[in-house]
Amino acid sequence: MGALTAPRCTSVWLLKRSRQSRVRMRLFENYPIWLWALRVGFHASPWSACLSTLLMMTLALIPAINVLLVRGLAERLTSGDGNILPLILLAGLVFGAGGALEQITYALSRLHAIRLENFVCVCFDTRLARTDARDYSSSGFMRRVRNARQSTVEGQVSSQFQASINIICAVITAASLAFALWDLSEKAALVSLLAPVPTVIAYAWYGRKESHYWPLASEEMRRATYLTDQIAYQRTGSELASLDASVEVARLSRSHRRKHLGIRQRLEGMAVWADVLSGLATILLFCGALIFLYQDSVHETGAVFAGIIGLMSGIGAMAGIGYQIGELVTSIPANSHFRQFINSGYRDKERLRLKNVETLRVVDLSVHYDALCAVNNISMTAYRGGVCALVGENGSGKTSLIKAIMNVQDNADGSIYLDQTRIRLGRDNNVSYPFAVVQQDYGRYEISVRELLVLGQDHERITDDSLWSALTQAEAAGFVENLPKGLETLLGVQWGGVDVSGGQWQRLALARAFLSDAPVWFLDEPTSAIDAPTEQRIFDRLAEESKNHLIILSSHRVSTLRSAQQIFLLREGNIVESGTYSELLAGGTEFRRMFESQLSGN
Ligand SMILES: Nc1ncnc2c1ncn2[C@@H]1O[C@H](COP(=O)(O)OP(=O)(O)OP(=O)(O)O)[C@@H](O)[C@H]1O
Repeated sequence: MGALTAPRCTSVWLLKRSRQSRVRMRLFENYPIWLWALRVGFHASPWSACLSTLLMMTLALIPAINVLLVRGLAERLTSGDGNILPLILLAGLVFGAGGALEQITYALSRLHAIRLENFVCVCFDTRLARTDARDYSSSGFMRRVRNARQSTVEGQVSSQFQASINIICAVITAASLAFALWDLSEKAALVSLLAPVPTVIAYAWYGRKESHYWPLASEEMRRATYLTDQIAYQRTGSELASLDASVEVARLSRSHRRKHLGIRQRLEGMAVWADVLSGLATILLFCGALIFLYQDSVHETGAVFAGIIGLMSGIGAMAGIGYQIGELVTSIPANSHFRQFINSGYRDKERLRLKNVETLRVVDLSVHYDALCAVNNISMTAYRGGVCALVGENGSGKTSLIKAIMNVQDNADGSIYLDQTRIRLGRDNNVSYPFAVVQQDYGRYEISVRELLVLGQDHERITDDSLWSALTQAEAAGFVENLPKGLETLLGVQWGGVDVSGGQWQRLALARAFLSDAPVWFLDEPTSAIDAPTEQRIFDRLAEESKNHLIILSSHRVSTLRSAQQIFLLREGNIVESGTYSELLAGGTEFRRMFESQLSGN
């Protein structure tokens, strides 16, 4: 079996509308970001995007229509043409319907923004769901995730979509107004066409500043939000409150917010200057257009009025262009990070189908964290039929070794053999095999008991009987029976559910392992929060299960090692002793020295 290399992905499969229907969408990697936002906006909800854009473009033509209507009316009135009723009716319709059309357009745009924001969140979740476990150990990857998330949290894609459409509409307004004024005064038409230019120049300058300062500001904001979350979330919040440390955490959060505020204020100051200068230049241009209009059409009073009305409504229609350019520019950094993340390659894993594994052989396995060698060229073999235990002091490399064997450790090198099947470890190898795991820092997911237990399981195989049997093996059936809604009880008080004790959370994590039919189980200190008598019963069951599954566990408690078939003692990433429990208890061993106090206490 050859190692699989992941090609750089330029597209991503996105979940759309239902689980069954998947749509492939290219998220234009090389396009300007505003064009990309438009593409995503039209893809996310074509009908609301098309309808709201069409209405906005219609509104953008109103200043030019005003010029033509007023001029037509004036001409007919001065020439004494009696048939002006159709023009008056049309003018009434345009002036009267304008307000209502604006309201409808606004409502449709809001609806589209909601749909687009939802779509963006689904894209983000879908890409995250395809992330390899190894990527989570990279700080660079986690930074990319946080940056991309900013875009979803702040609805930046929909802001950019809306701003792009508004700017296009402002250009339509300027162009159509110039067209309508052309007959009256060519100079006035040209000058009105130039009206948006100062704003564009000012915000191009502001955009450069924004993209420089944005990463600094958002990093400060994320750190502040992280700290606020610690006092807002139940588990960390209650710990900090009981430590009387919430004030300190709030102070740290406030200091990051202050730095964020400082950067934002500086940016907003620049935006104000951009607004003032471009606003002054725009006023001068419109005044120039009015003067040219007056000079060129001095003998046509109606034409002058038509031009003035057109220019006034043009100013109104283009007044927000500075703000819109600001919105567009502001959202560029967040959306660039988002697009980069969504388009970044993910590794599709080849999943081996293994029913039984008799031996798991580790050959020359190393794990490095930069300069630190956490696991140093270890070779060992674990067998089915008895638990294989890894012991050692804190930091000796047990967790790193287990994660490397699971092939979820990015910086691992070496091979493992599941019977005869070789898996080459390391970044380029995208092979996974079925295993159950209870991690040292297992997740306390605040979902229902049933949802928690079936995470990562083959749902079709799971029945209520199998759930209760797994709960019984993990000594969790008793307390789950007593929960208000049994298996359907929502865990954690955050969403109005029921909180359970630390040991009970761990029993639920263990029940998930007992539910699994995977041939290999990894249990990293699986009973660290469980009381001694219960722990003993669980280990008796694990010893029984080791006949059907190859079990590798790590532990700090000597009482859990008695039933182990093999024990490997690690120190500084090396196996320094191995043997059975009784062999390692022989005098003079490091194992004996390490567990001396526990042994004398027993
Ligand atoms: N993500 C990481 N980045 C840098 N160093 C790490 C990382 N994870 C672990 N280490 C280091 O690798 C070494 C081995 O850590 P590991 O977690 O494997 O030890 P352990 O034996 O499982 O410890 P414990 O008994 O406390 O769980 C330690 O020195 C640790 O500081």
